[in-house]
Amino acid sequence: MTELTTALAHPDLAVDPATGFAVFLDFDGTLVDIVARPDWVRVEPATLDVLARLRRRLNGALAIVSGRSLAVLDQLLAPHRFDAAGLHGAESRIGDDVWCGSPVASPLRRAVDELRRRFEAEAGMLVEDKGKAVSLHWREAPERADDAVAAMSAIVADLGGGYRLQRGKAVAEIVPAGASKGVAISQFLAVPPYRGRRPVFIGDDLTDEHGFEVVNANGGLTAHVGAGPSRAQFRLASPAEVRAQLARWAQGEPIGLAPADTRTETSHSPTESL
Ligand SMILES: O=P(O)(O)OC[C@H]1O[C@H](O[C@H]2O[C@H](CO)[C@@H](O)[C@H](O)[C@H]2O)[C@H](O)[C@@H](O)[C@@H]1O
Repeated sequence: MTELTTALAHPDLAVDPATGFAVFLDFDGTLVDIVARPDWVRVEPATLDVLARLRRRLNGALAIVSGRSLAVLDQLLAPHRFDAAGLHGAESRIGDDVWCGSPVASPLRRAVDELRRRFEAEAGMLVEDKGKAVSLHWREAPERADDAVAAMSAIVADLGGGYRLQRGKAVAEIVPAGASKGVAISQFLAVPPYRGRRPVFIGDDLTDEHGFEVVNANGGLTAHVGAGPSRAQFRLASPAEVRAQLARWAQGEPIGLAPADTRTETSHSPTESL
């Protein structure tokens, strides 16, 4: 009682309510704008600064949850090294504890070779080899979308039960079957500094729906970036709006999302056409 009275009398000693939250952020299309090629993405120094300050305010409970690998996230977010789940949850890191899942399997290597043989010479097509996952991009060849999805589906079927297809924005990806952003966020929420906190997750794509489901089920806050159906409770218009929201939280504004952001179609389920 004495401690509480002291804290109320001296606001500097009061616990920041932000420490009751854990913030999870998707990367492409959420923190940074979508661009023509994955390797063209750059993170503004101001965004890095906001992330670092928000992490400090949350006493460390901030993680990037991405389809990118941890290694690529570290390059893009340098000089910082954030907690992160990479490859749609196939690998993750909290502090110095790294979990890399199963080793790179040779059948996937053969799949990468096949994709390169079939698509790499085609204008606008891009094979992104991520080690334990592979993406086939058609952002600059939209007319090839159906063929690309058909080829990726056939390859996943040939690989057997160890892999699944993850659709995304102008991309189809082959990822380890057990990996998802929902599983990754659940794992984070089981350990410090995330354990016991109310999760917040912001994302823009189909892969993020797994995360929205888990965060909604844990009484958290979810926001979908951009238009379209989603299981998320709120909407933010663009990555620029996400960055502005994060900047306000980093400056000390209460963590939360304004009613003005509320979606009108909260119960809609996303489809593969997103
Ligand atoms: O989960 P995320 O962090 O959102 O990562 C999802 C995929 O993002 C990247 O591809 C997407 O962004 C590219 C750059 O803007 C864009 O060119 C592409 O069309 C998008 O699909 C990344 O290349 C993938 O590895 C991630 O899985």
